Amino acid sequence: MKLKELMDVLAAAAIAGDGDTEITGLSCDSRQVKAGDLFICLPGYEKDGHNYAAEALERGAVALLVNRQLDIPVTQVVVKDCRFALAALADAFYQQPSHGMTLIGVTGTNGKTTTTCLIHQIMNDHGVETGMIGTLRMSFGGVSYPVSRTTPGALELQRSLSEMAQSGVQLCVMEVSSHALEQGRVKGTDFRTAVFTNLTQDHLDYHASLEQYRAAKGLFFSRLGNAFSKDPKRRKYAVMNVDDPSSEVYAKLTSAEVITYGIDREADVRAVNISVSAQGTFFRAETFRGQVDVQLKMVGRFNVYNALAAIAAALLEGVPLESIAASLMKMQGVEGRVEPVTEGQPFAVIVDYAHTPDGLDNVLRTMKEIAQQRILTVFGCGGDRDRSKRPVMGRIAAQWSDQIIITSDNPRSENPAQILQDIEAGLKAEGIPQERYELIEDRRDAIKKAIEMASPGDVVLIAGKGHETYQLIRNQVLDFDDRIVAKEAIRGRQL
Ligand SMILES: CC(=O)N[C@H]1[C@@H](OP(=O)(O)OP(=O)(O)OC[C@H]2O[C@@H](n3ccc(=O)[nH]c3=O)[C@H](O)[C@@H]2O)O[C@H](CO)[C@@H](O)[C@@H]1O[C@H](C)C(=O)N[C@@H](C)C(=O)N[C@H](CCC(=O)O)C(=O)O
Ligand SMILES: Nc1ncnc2c1ncn2[C@@H]1O[C@H](COP(=O)(O)OP(=O)(O)OP(=O)(O)O)[C@@H](O)[C@H]1O
Ligand SMILES: N[C@H](CCC[C@H](N)C(=O)O)C(=O)O
Ligand SMILES: [Mg+2]
Repeated sequence: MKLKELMDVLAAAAIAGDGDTEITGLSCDSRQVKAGDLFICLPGYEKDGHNYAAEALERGAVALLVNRQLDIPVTQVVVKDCRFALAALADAFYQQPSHGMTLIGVTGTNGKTTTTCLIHQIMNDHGVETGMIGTLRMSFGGVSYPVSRTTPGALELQRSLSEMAQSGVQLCVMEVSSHALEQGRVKGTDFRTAVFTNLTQDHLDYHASLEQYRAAKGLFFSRLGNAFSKDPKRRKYAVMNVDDPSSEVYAKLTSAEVITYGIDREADVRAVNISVSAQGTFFRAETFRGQVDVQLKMVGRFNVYNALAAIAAALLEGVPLESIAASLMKMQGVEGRVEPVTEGQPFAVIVDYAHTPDGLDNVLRTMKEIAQQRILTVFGCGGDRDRSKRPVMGRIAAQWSDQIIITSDNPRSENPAQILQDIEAGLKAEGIPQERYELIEDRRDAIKKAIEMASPGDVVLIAGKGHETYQLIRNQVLDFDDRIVAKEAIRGRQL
């Protein structure tokens, strides 16, 4: 494609040089440039892509997209906003893949992965060729691909959607993080349905305040587009958790039709008669398409919310309520989310991905419902992430647990001992006595200790890392899987 044809989508872009330059690819990372690429220079949070222009040209880039003209003899396109240009060009280069399929996005602090997996299962069972993008993986056509982030960058996203479209995917369900919204990773992507799970504290390292975090997620709903179309395929839906106060704010921002779900308040899709046990969770769903009883294998009242969101999104795709219920009932659960570790021991060991105050509160309330005896909690907090959530999570752990072992999550570049102390501050502030908690920096030792302490009927909750198979300590990526470590500890104890 000629550069000037590609630039058709940007009204105010100025080409300095040869507009007939042939562009065969796009890249915004000099380390991945291929011959014939247009290199898009992004001013980032850590680096400035303009500083890598020369390297990109050495690797074969034939033109640059910049926000200030560089003193390099090569064709350059000057724009005001390189991130906007990236999203628009990626969409155009890959021929608007989101327009040719149905796209459902899920945003919120907690429950995105779970809800996404539920929708994926329901749609596939219904015979719709469905792709998925999220924290766990990207998958389509029966193949899974590893991912490095919850929501890919604009370029990777449009490329992936284009591959999906070519392989016959009809619907894609994906997680949309607040970082992605803020950075325009999904800008211009044509979503049919935007699902909101909940908004509670997280990522206050990245967003300046909870208000700004709320606003970032609001972008998903304000950008959703117009609900009013004679063509049912072009209508837009915002599926909102009516029990979360942010829904009211988002409902005002969107021109999509709002479909509500919830437990405590009147809703289009509402759960009644909820009962939670160690074996699963029962509820009756009352919906705008009738009622149905659902027995989930997944444990926890919060999973009722995830299931309701999935029911609403699937009903909007025309899936019959009975089929939705059948799919939900056969779901074994999502890896690393309230996942039991069983090695024949007389106490429960649960691995869960709770890494926010609200996530931890929810999973611990669930543990309270299923524990016959004590709750022993092992958890930590990630480094280079929201520091203000650490003491709050300490307090929440103490509220519900009999015994706590504070340990490392992914310390990243931070001093692990300091993170443990930040969590401990929350316990000290509550006057929690020393006998109820200890600090064990090494996560393996911490898990081992909790399992050695457990008695019949107890629950050991290992929170924060869920499905992760690594631990990030300083600049090292170490093999680490809570489920494997827990199994080893149980076997060690039985010997
Ligand atoms: C804060 C943040 O989200 N940063 C992301 C962002 O970085 P950035 O745009 O600031 O990039 P940068 O590193 O400053 O570099 C600027 C530009 O120079 C380029 N560059 C850089 C170095 C080089 O040698 N050559 C080169 O061309 C880069 O490719 C980039 O285009 O774009 C990069 C690539 O496009 C991402 O890798 C990076 O994610 C970082 C690693 C990250 O940790 N992000 C997390 C916080 C994140 O996004 N998390 C959410 C989930 C949150 C949730 O739980 O809800 C997610 O969606 O995964
Ligand atoms: N609807 C919910 N409300 C509150 N907590 C939840 C909910 N669903 C899941 N959780 C808790 O949050 C944890 C993470 O769930 P999940 O992976 O589905 O969320 P996520 O939003 O995808 O997280 P991430 O932002 O890391 O991608 C779970 O392990 C559970 O402890
Ligand atoms: N998507 C979340 C995941 C956190 C998982 C936790 N194990 C950690 O490393 O902090 C984040 O990047 O903040
Ligand atoms: Mg996720």
